[in-house]
Amino acid sequence: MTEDNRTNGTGPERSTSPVLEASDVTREFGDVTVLRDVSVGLEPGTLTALVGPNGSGKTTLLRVLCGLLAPSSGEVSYHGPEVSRKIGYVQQQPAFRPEFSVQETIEFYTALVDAEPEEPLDRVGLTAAASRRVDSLSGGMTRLLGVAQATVGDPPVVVMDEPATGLDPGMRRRTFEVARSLASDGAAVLVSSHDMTLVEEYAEHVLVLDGGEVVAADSPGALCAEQEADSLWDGFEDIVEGPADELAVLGVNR
Ligand SMILES: Nc1ncnc2c1ncn2[C@@H]1O[C@H](COP(=O)(O)OP(=O)(O)OP(=O)(O)O)[C@@H](O)[C@H]1O
Repeated sequence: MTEDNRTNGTGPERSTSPVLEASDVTREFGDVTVLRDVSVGLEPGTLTALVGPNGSGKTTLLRVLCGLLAPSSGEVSYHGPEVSRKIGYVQQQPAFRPEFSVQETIEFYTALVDAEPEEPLDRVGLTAAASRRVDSLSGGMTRLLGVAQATVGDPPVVVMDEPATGLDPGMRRRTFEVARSLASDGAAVLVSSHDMTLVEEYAEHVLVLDGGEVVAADSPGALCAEQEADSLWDGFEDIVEGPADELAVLGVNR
């Protein structure tokens, strides 16, 4: 990809004040260390992408950042406004009450923070499916409902775990557009993804996780320049240890 058609190669000037910060976070499961001394900061108005091979610790890091998992050592601190919902989270496989309609589902979440249900559904293009039961949705639509619920109440931090996986190309792009527009509205947005093309196009900042460690963190353009790579995918292959097409199992072959 050339600099000309890269939407956010360098991004706007970055502020120096993260709204959510992990400092020296280590997380162990039994005797396996899945995250090792990870320090990251999420800044308001910035779309950050988290990339890394399968099993590199992305979901674990996202769950630690959201407070769903406690770090074994280190700490996560929130420095944003005191609002009723600080962090919206899209888990990798969102699950909702199957007998609820899409509308009832989103109303359940909007009632918790006194928000309107129309905007979150409209944002992800699910308005036309509002009367559908959750158990009649496709996997991709369920994921979009997950994205919609994560944006309810406009939390200052939105964390999405592979929101584009399993969606068709148009909808994959739409999830990144949603992430982009949330960041443009001022949120600190963190999206994990294996789609380097969309990451390169939409993210201002990229964190590369490999073997539970942050091995690179920069704008897509700077990462490509550092690696003398023509694309983020080429740069990524150079950055991560081992072949990118081989599964690294922490505690087994890593
Ligand atoms: N609860 C757990 N108990 C033991 N090991 C775990 C647990 N959760 C995750 N792991 C291990 O931690 C490592 C990282 O898993 P994680 O799901 O964070 O990776 P990931 O980068 O999100 O992978 P993917 O891209 O495949 O979704 C893996 O080796 C996984 O087996």
